[in-house]
Amino acid sequence: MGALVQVGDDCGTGDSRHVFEAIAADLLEKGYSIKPNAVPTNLLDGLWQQLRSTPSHQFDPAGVGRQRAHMVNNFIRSDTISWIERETVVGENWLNWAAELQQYLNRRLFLGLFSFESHFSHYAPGDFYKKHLDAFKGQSNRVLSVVLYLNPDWMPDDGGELALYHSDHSHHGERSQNVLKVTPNMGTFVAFLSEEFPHEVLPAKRDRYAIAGWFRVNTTSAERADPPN
Ligand SMILES: O=C(O)CCC(=O)C(=O)O
Ligand SMILES: [Fe+2]
Repeated sequence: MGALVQVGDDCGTGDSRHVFEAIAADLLEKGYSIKPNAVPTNLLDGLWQQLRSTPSHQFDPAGVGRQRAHMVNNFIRSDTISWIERETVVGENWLNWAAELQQYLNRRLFLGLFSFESHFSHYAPGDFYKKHLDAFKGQSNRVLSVVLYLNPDWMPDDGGELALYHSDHSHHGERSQNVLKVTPNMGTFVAFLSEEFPHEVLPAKRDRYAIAGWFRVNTTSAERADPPN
């Protein structure tokens, strides 16, 4: 053996297709997707290295920073963030991977996703992000939220889960609210429709790292033009 040559998979091109399809199928069926190993290992390692080498003074209090977060409601959070740009090879690879996911979801689900933005986030022990929506209907062009966790060796009692609230329709037509708790394990990737799923970051006992990102649709009009990011 040994003759197998992998071509151009630095950022997951090629072998990410089955993962993209699984995410698309989940979104279609449930509106959210949770995948433990969605991102190629070399990309995940690169993101982890970059995160570790980013000094804490390059993390800004969330919602203050560069005003790109564009949160749409009162919310309470205590994390700090650092936006991911194409300036580094890793940033470039991550944004390319997101662009491929965007293209796949657009073809498969006709979502019309137009741009993507994302940042590293750091929740120090005890930090939280209270229950919120990333977008409200008609008020924002954020349509799909994603989170990628970067915490090796997370223990069950470390806390820091993402609580994702979703309503179920019972046989009798009543709606009930269920909560799904996602452990922020290294490499776990979550995607959900921004307007549909209230969610919350529970406090953790140790430092908790993640990437949070949003795909937007284009709402260009005569009065307002969205940059393609
Ligand atoms: O880190 C997480 O689990 C989610 C973060 C979040 O909800 C956000 O940044 O809007
Ligand atoms: Fe959020």
